[in-house]
Amino acid sequence: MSTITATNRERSTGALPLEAAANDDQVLVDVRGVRKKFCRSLKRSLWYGVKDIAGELVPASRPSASQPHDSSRSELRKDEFWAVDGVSFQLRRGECLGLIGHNGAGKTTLLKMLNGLIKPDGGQISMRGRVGALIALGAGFNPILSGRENIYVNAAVLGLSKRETEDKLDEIIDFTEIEEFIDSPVQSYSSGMQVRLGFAVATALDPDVLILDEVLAVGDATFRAKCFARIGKVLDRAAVIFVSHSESQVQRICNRGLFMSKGRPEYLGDTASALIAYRSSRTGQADDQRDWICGDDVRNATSGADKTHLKWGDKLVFRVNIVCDRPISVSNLYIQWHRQGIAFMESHHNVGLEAPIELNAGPNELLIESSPVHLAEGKYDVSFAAFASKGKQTVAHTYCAVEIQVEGPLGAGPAVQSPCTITCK
Ligand SMILES: Nc1ncnc2c1ncn2[C@@H]1O[C@H](COP(=O)(O)OP(=O)(O)OP(=O)(O)O)[C@@H](O)[C@H]1O
Repeated sequence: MSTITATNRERSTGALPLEAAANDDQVLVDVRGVRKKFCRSLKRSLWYGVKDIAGELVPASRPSASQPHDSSRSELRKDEFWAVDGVSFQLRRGECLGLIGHNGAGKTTLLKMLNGLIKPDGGQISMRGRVGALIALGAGFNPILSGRENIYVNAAVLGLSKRETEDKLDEIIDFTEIEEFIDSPVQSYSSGMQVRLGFAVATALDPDVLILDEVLAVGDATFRAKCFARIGKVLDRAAVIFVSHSESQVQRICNRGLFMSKGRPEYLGDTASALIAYRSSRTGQADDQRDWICGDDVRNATSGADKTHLKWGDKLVFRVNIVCDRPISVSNLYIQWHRQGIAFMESHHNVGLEAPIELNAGPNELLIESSPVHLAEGKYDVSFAAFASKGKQTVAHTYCAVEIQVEGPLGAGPAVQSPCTITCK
């Protein structure tokens, strides 16, 4: 386990109590009272930097108690502010933490500390095992080296031998789908290509901890769907920390949420509640639409092979968990089928024709069954949405949540569109 320790004493968050001591093997990330300060003035920041380094190198130049100015002090000097202030959490194997917050909340700074790119000014970080990270576009790549060379360099940094890297090389290049450019310098790659390479490398090298910062915002819908499937696989053996401004993405893959505001951890708990806290803070008051989607279990409910593989004429059955903060009547349900990012078939449950679905305050489980699916053979991504107030209010929405393999009698080819109804049990 690697440990990044700040120079000052550990500090509890105050807002959120520390979890139980991390002596269990499954804890891969243990973060305790981590803080990081920055300076708004570049000139001053350089001056503070020189003073701090001098203070560390030459004990005699360390300020005395009457001149308290070492960088790890909890007091802020002129123009300094806490970019991250007292964050604590633990992550176990199989857990995915969604890090949410407004611009400048300190999410990226926290990830950079977790990845060892910058040193905390307070608190302690312990990471167990291999850390795969995709924090900024192009970060970790040498722009003048080719994609292939960068794969070798990254793998070596993560401790893989040349042989191990060669074993994974084809899989990584296949995943990127940019084989024809793999020997071109990375500086000539588009942002989408850089994300493809970065994501493929970070996830293919068997990380124990995977750190992803806002990366899935770049890249097309088909690639995003592929990334989600890959994250699902990584989660079987790793802990994932995922930063995104997309609530549906966070909802889709995270089972825990940390809402940060101005560097402070405002809420740590289940994803749904963290998103509610985030939403409420955005409007400055409780969101009157916050009985929208709160949690979904589509990924888990369809992980069985019988459900992710459909034969021609099979029904799609899946389970959605929606947590509401008050009772609500769902008026419309949609299942949308996508192929290569294009939505082409929708299934409806329309309350105009059928009874509304009454959801209670708290967790609700819907078992949704489509009519028989008549689609050509191929892979499809399925999205789900539930609306109230005749479609005016979104209760639940999850984009490309499940990948379904349809074994059709027609072979690969254009999909056969057929109207489809949903029944809810
Ligand atoms: N190297 C730096 N020097 C000074 N200030 C910095 C530095 N890096 C980040 N900051 C500041 O720290 C604060 C937190 O930045 P950070 O990038 O962590 O926020 P974020 O939550 O990731 O934001 P976003 O959602 O916009 O990506 C911001 O006010 C930012 O301006």
